[in-house]
Amino acid sequence: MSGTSDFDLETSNYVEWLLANLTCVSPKVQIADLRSQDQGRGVIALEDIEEGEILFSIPRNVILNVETSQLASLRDGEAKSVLLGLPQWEALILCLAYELSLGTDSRWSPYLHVLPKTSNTPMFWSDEEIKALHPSYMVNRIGKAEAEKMYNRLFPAVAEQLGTESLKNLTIEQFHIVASIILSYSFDVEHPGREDEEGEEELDIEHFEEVQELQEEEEEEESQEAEHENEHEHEHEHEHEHEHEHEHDRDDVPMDDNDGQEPVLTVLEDDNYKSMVPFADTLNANTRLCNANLNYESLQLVMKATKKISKGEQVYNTYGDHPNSEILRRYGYIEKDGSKFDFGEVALSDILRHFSQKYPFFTIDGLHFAVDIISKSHYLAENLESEEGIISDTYECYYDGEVVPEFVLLLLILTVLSLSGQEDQRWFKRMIRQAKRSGSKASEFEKFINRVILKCHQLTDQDKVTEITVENFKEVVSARMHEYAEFIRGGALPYELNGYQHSRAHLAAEVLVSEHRSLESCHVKALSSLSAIQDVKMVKNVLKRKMEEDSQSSKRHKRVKA
Ligand SMILES: C[S@@+](CC[C@H](N)C(=O)[O-])C[C@H]1O[C@@H](n2cnc3c(N)ncnc32)[C@H](O)[C@@H]1O
Repeated sequence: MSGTSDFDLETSNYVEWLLANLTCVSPKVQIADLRSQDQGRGVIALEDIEEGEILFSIPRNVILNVETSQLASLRDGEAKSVLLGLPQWEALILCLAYELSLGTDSRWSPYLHVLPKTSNTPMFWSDEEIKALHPSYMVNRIGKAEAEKMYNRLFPAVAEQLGTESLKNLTIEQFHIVASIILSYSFDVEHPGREDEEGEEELDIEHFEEVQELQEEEEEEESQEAEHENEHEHEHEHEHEHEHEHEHDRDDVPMDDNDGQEPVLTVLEDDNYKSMVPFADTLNANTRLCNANLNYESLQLVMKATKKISKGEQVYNTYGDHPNSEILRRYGYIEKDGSKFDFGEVALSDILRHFSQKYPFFTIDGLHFAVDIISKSHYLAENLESEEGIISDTYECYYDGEVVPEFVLLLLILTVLSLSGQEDQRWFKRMIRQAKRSGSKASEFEKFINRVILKCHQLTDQDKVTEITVENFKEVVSARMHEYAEFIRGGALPYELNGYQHSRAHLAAEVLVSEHRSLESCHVKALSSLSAIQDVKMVKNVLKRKMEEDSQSSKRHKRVKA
């Protein structure tokens, strides 16, 4: 039998199975062979479809997850408690691997047959092929080592606890395929009727007092300033919420390099079931052409058109607000004209390198010290929307010219610290030396940094930064852009090379072009949505205390001399 007829036969068996198991399938949609466009199967409209029309409905008992998998019923149902105690990923990997091992005995057999048997995601690339992704930071998120750790955790020990012989011999290669299917096909389906049990977050008294002290100190100072400096702006009166429309949610990233920092929820603790949803997962996706989405009802999941779909058009879902790098990492393809959500990244190490080179008195050691203090800032923990603070490994710069607010605030803080240090380098270096010696005791450096954090946060809260922060931003982003190869910077990919267009090198190059042009767009816009005040004003403000103390001690010094 030829490959083509296998493909067609699998499709028709799958369609038959769908018609027998789904509650409704609109006669206006059909599964199509889109391999000529490198899209596998997809769904197309046979007739015009109106916005809001139902395309198909999937009863909850047809989706595959811990609730419905035959694996859960092993050992008289004991296996289910083992599965419920596992993280979502691990539980669904085991359920899907088990159903696949059952072959035609699985109730999902015709569906399982149309799932991919190979993957083009970087998880399956050779080291040489991965090199083509340099200098993208996505290479740190491929997660091969984490997947291998997961495999060793599950097999054979957990498989034995579940009471299944067939899973005990699952090879690492088979495991990678099952995991990649889940990465690119699964949905997080909320439990119908699970209560939201989250209580109010308790306020940490010790931290609360520290933050209050800082704010009181600030208020006192501001009232004094109001008396003396009428022109001074009252920065913290503005309660403007800093919003960013590109909330990049990485919570559901599987096998991510979590380093055990965040607790991973078990299926029982989570509000969702990670699930395989037949037919919903036959829809391809496009960040710009999305015209359908899945609605979660108590008894069924309903796919509806979100806009008019004309006869012959493809029905596209959305897989999330992902840039090309993440689309490649999870799904093994790229959007040729760039994803709507493309971004390039600047690493914390890029930022620190820039500051240590431009302001040599602010040594890498000192910068790491500062970063550590910023990451532990109670003020930021209490006042930022994100609980994660502003220190992260990388910062996103989006194609529309926006950057994550954490990046802006960090640059502003480091700029103000550097310029303050420039005013009195001996004092600055002494503070760093003392901080190193003081261990866990609050040092002068720590106090000063906390003051700078507060002032800088008040400024960014009003959508303001300083002029030199903008300059530093442009320099950091420009240095990052220069890490990309010249042909990527030019944006012209060598399409004329035979076979290049479909090669992994081509996918990698498309990701790099997406990242580079996002960085470029941010570089050109250069934080233009923010207004920039003069640095001297900000530095004077943060150094006010120090200057007062300096002048008092010099008066004392003069008196002693006299
Ligand atoms: C949820 S499945 C969609 C159905 C899939 N095409 C199939 O044949 O089973 C996700 C996979 O479809 C492919 N895909 C989805 N959208 C695509 C697109 N816009 N371009 C190319 N491939 C796409 C990728 O291989 C991805 O991993």
